Amino acid sequence: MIDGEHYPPVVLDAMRSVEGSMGAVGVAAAFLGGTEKLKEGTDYGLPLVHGDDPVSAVARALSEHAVDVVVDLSDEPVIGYRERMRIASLSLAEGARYVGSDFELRPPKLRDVSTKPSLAVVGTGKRVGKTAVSGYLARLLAREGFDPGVVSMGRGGPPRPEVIEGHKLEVGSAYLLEALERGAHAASDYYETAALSRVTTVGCRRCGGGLAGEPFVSNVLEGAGIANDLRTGVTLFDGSGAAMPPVRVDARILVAGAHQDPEYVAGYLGAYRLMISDLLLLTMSEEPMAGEEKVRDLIERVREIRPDLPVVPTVFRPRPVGDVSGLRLAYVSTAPESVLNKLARHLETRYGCEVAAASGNLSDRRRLAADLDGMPPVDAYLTEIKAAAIDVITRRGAEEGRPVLYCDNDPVGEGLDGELLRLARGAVG
Ligand SMILES: Nc1ncnc2c1ncn2[C@@H]1O[C@H](COP(=O)(O)OP(=O)(O)OP(=O)(O)O)[C@@H](O)[C@H]1O
Ligand SMILES: O=C(O)[C@@H](COP(=O)(O)O)OP(=O)(O)O
Repeated sequence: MIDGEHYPPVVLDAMRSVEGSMGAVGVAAAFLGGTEKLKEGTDYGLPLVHGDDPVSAVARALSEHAVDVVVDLSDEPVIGYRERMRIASLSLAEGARYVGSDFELRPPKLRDVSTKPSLAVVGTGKRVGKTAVSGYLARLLAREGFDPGVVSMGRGGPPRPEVIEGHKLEVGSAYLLEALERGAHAASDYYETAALSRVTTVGCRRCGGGLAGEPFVSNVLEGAGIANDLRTGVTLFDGSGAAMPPVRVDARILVAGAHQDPEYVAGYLGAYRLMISDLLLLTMSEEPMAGEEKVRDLIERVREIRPDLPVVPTVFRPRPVGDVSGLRLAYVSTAPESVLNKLARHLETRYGCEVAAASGNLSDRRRLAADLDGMPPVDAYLTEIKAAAIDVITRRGAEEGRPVLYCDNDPVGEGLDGELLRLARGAVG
């Protein structure tokens, strides 16, 4: 990446010096713009690639040349922070490193370990709905005869990958309390998916996540190997936070919250995630999380990066697993305070229960304790399987002799099933 803001002999010297120090051979120079010190007709010794703007110049260079590393010899005012993050996204998406004087970004290593058709559900942040979508996808594919297994990874996952045969076992409160007694984080995603979707899950752990989503440490590759040996037809990999399972897959579903800062979805290395995905689900696409205008604006931002990417706006609705009709319930969740009332009313009208109390503080044990202390007497607890669902809610239910029922979040969106099945069929095909 060079520009006309630098005097040509300075650029030429720098190109030689970088080639020498990196042991690299230049294949092309993307000319990003800048006129101040430009001398028309300068021979930079490499094919020059131009674009309408700095980002498109790099995009064109990457599409016209096989490149291992993009070296940034430009600077402001030709490119700024935003352009650099877009260029980083482009480089990484093409499998190239992006190197500047004081930084280096590497594409995440996505290992080719799955011997089965595979899909991944990845996200742009925590609690944007990856697990809800993975569970929904698993149930959809099970119904359609794909015979899926799920490999989950989480920041509370097991030291060695663990298999739960959700279709054979009753993963209910007794099972989860037993896991808790063994020292497990019994609300981890693989317990959640096995219990709510009744599919075979492989639980894995990860710690840390890079800008482009590579976990610092994880046992997902081992988990993927275990999934290869299961009697399943398709493997679904579920991400964690904005971190991606470090595996190559046939298709990738990106889950982003419509309520998120658009910069986190389409800017920074959100752009990279958009570039390597095959479908974008915009969850929480309703008031008060995100109104029509916000959703529209976000889709426009996404289109600037990936005009061809199918986008499905969705909303979540709670779905109890088991019969709650006629029960007076305490509903416990991680949903924001602003939507709790709406979710409670949905449970009442759709499932015939009474939600006598609701708390959205499942991931804050101190606040949760205060909420629980202030609740009126109920017949049963209805909780998501997340955060303190087992160590606090399920344990409390057992001590009080009150049943604890579990609740999933179903994504609802026009054309959702069709898009998911299209990807699954493509993967199998
Ligand atoms: N209608 C709604 N509006 C806003 N938030 C909702 C709504 N329904 C459910 N939620 C919340 O959305 C979140 C979805 O979480 P989900 O687990 O699926 O996401 P995730 O990205 O996989 O995170 P994690 O793995 O930590 O659970 C939950 O916090 C849930 O309570
Ligand atoms: O914190 C995480 O890593 C997972 C859940 O972790 P576990 O509870 O499954 O261990 O949540 P996510 O980031 O996917 O929203």
